[in-house]
Amino acid sequence: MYVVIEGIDTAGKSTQLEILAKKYKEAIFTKEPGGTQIGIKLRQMALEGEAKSKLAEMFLFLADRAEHIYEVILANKDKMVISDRSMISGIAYAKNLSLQTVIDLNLIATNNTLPTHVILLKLSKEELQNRLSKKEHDSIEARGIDYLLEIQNRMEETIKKLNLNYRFIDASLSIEDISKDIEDFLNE
Ligand SMILES: Nc1ncnc2c1ncn2[C@@H]1O[C@H](COP(=O)(O)OP(=O)(O)O)[C@@H](O)[C@H]1O
Ligand SMILES: Cc1cn([C@H]2C[C@H](O)[C@@H](COP(=O)(O)OP(=O)(O)O)O2)c(=O)[nH]c1=O
Repeated sequence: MYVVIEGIDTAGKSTQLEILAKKYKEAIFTKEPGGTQIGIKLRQMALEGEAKSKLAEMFLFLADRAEHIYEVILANKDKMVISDRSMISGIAYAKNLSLQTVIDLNLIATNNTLPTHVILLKLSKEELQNRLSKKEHDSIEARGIDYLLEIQNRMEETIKKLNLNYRFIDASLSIEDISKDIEDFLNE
């Protein structure tokens, strides 16, 4: 079982992952970017905005993803793996290229490995504004509210286009209601 928690920045992914870690003690918890040794370096390069080229930035995330799939996902095929972000973020955030082109690049990076369960936490504009106002931004988050909402739409489109097994959840529900909905989905 390869479960991914998706959503734009501040959607509540870390909050839900903490709860999942208590419920699924046998599961392997991982993340993109930064789920491997090389990934830690690639994450730093990508998030500190060192790349001047958007294409170079995307390839940093793709390199991270290729290593992560190989070292963590494929190496633990028979276990439950729960990941903070995935190729869905990779496709959605690389919005300078067409959706189909980025999907193709990501399928190369992941060796066509797709998540078995996708949870997308969806924020309204008001709630996103409210949460971002309380937080320090990295260089990607600093790109703004409309930018992030566009990414959220691309996430939704990507999930549908790839025909994945998904659950979309309103991220402004209570933490407990969201966690219950996630558990129901994983137990289906
Ligand atoms: N369901 C929720 N309702 C209200 N606030 C939430 C909820 N889930 C998370 N938060 C708060 O929103 C902020 C971002 O949550 P976080 O889990 O760090 O998001 P992400 O990992 O997706 O960036 C944190 O301050 C967190 O406490
Ligand atoms: C996985 C991935 C993330 N990102 C972005 C989304 C986030 O803004 C950032 C890192 O995500 P994240 O680790 O969720 O950040 P934090 O722990 O600080 O909340 O990288 C991409 O642009 N492309 C990608 O392929």
